[in-house]
Amino acid sequence: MKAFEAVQHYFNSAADVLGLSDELRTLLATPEREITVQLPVEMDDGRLVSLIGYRVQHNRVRGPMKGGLRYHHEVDLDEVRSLASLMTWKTAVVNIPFGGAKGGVTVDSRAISSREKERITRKFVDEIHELIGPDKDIPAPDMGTDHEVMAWFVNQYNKYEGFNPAVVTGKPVEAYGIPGREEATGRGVGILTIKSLGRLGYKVPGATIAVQGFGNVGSHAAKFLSEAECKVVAVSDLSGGYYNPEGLDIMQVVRYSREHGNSLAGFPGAKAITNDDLLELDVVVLIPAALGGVITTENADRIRAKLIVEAANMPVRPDADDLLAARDITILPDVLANAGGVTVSYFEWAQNRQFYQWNLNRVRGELDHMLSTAFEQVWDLAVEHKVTLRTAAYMVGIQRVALAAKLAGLTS
Ligand SMILES: NC(=O)c1ccc[n+]([C@@H]2O[C@H](COP(=O)([O-])OP(=O)(O)OC[C@H]3O[C@@H](n4cnc5c(N)ncnc54)[C@H](O)[C@@H]3O)[C@@H](O)[C@H]2O)c1
Repeated sequence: MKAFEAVQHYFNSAADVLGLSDELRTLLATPEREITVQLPVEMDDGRLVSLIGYRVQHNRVRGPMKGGLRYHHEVDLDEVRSLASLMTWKTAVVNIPFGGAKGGVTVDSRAISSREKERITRKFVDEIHELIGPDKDIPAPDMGTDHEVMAWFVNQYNKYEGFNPAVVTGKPVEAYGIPGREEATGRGVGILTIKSLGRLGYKVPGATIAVQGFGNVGSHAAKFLSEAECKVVAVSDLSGGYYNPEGLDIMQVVRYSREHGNSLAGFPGAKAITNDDLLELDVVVLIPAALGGVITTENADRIRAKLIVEAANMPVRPDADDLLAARDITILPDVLANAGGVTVSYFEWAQNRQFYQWNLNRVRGELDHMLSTAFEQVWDLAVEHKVTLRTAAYMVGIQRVALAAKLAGLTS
């Protein structure tokens, strides 16, 4: 099943419970606009290479479209389309006034220099600046892009459209960014893991946790949860997994990673395991925070966690989702679990429109409030309709987008 088909599968499961008409399904599922652009870029050695960039604008009925910009060698139109539609449901689940979009350039971000990355970014803006903007479509960082890329993006956009930092979020704090954006997704994962443990009747102190991926999201989630006295027993990154049944000292892991070029390779004080082993550990909570598609029909039977919190986008394949549900393993779905990032992006956009800098306490307080509200709504709906949390989350999102489409006169 390809990526967009997978999102459609979840969309249709929720649409069935809601009894949505075929006409409305087609309206809500179809992207509004798909842009493919050619990016001829000069590399440092003088070669001219022609890259392909995408921006899919899925739905704008609830507000300007919002979604990251990914630089990765596996980026293609289907992946961008799936992630754009996921953003429509995610922004609606947490009830921020945005639609959904996503962008990407097919390039290996680790194989290009910083100057090459800058030229790719500026060329991409050259091609799409008329189609984006603070009231139209607001990109943000994703895999392979960061606050530096966003600063180049704004600078290039301003040359065409005039000064307007609200055109992207995830900017450096010193250049119209917001404090707390970097930690936001991982912090949100932590907040919602604790709430889920409470609803499932587990004690938070001592709850065992395994985290796959120790980048931005995984490291901040692990830090938040260890500060809440959970026992983080395993972490991993591209170099492999590190397991200590007594619990890892997460600040030591963070320091080690920082001092070793963002790699955990050779981390002492823990048993080396594989990324596959980590997924199958006997823990209360499993947090996949690296890649999509890591839990499949191949390994679903061997998953021993009681709760899976989807920090990454689509880490569980749809057919594995059914197997896990049949085994009563609770999944907190990506559209809710990792929505902390886009929520603080919304605060950044609002801050830019007000030209008033928010402080960290305000960001954290409002993030907690918005995620907690969404969590309670989704959990209660799941209980009421006896459906999974994923179906309930899609139901919340779809209902909000459908109502907005109706009020706008787009459907009867
Ligand atoms: N950053 C955000 O705000 C945000 C928001 C929503 C969703 N997400 C999703 O969360 C996931 C992680 O994002 P991030 O921002 O932390 O990325 P990142 O690049 O900062 O970190 C990714 C981590 O995963 C590890 N990794 C990469 N390939 C791996 C593999 N094959 N096996 C195991 N580990 C591997 C890397 O070593 C790194 O530790 C992605 O799926 C992303 O789409 C991120």
